[in-house]
Amino acid sequence: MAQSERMIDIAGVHKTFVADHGTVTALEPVTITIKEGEFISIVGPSGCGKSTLLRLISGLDQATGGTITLDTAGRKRPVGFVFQEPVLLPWKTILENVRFPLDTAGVSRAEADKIALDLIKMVGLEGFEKALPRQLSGGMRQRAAIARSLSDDPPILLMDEPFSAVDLLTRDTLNDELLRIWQSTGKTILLVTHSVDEAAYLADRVMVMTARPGKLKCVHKVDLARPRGEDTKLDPAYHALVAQLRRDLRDPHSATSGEAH
Ligand SMILES: Nc1ncnc2c1ncn2[C@@H]1O[C@H](COP(=O)(O)OP(=O)(O)OP(=O)(O)O)[C@@H](O)[C@H]1O
Repeated sequence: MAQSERMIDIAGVHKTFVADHGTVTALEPVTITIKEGEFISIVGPSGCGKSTLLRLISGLDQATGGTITLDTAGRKRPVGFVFQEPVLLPWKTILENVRFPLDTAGVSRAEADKIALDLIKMVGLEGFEKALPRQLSGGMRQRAAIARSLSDDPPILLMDEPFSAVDLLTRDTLNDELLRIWQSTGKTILLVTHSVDEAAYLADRVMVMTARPGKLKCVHKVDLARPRGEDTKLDPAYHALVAQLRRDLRDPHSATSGEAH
């Protein structure tokens, strides 16, 4: 089947919150189209509306204006969400946690076990099926959360700073594993991160947001060969992009070579 050119179509989407102290513009109108199978990183200063944008795409929140169209016809759950802190049920084993969305969707026990065991293997947690979340490290819990978010096979995966709570070495490993998972599943991924290195290393395109009220400043296409790996980190083009992203974030008015929006 042909890949959708407009898997996620965001047109003039903005969000204002009404709080006790008045209204807060969390996001000024954002327009962007994301293709099926694309890996998009989103960077921007704290409070610029990155999480808000993910929540709007997921349907957890409603936009104040504009439209978000997902080309996921017929999919019961079009979007999986991975949060900064892995959200796992502490009294359930890793297998039960990963299987949980399938259990609630009424999938048979045998089928759910098969899917969950395959995913546990894919995220490198084989042997920990019967462990409880508290018996795993932070990085391992996040792997389990990723497996769970994939268990009912959503075509879109939204990830909100998924690796910010783990040490740098683990983060590098998880980045490589995420790329492997992305390549083998063909998911469309949007990942919010505070790390410009991570953003450039992972993505096909990087969305740069400006400080409050959040706006999409520019989008950089990442022309680095795949599969990515240690060689990528030695590539001058990678370093040039990381430096450009840093400039973009430091100076909201800096000139940029990315596509303007
Ligand atoms: N439920 C809410 N009610 C009121 N204001 C909110 C709510 N959620 C977010 N905001 C405000 O909207 C703005 C954007 O918040 P958001 O969490 O999307 O930013 P962010 O870029 O993800 O930040 P960070 O990088 O610190 O996680 C902030 O000013 C925040 O205070």
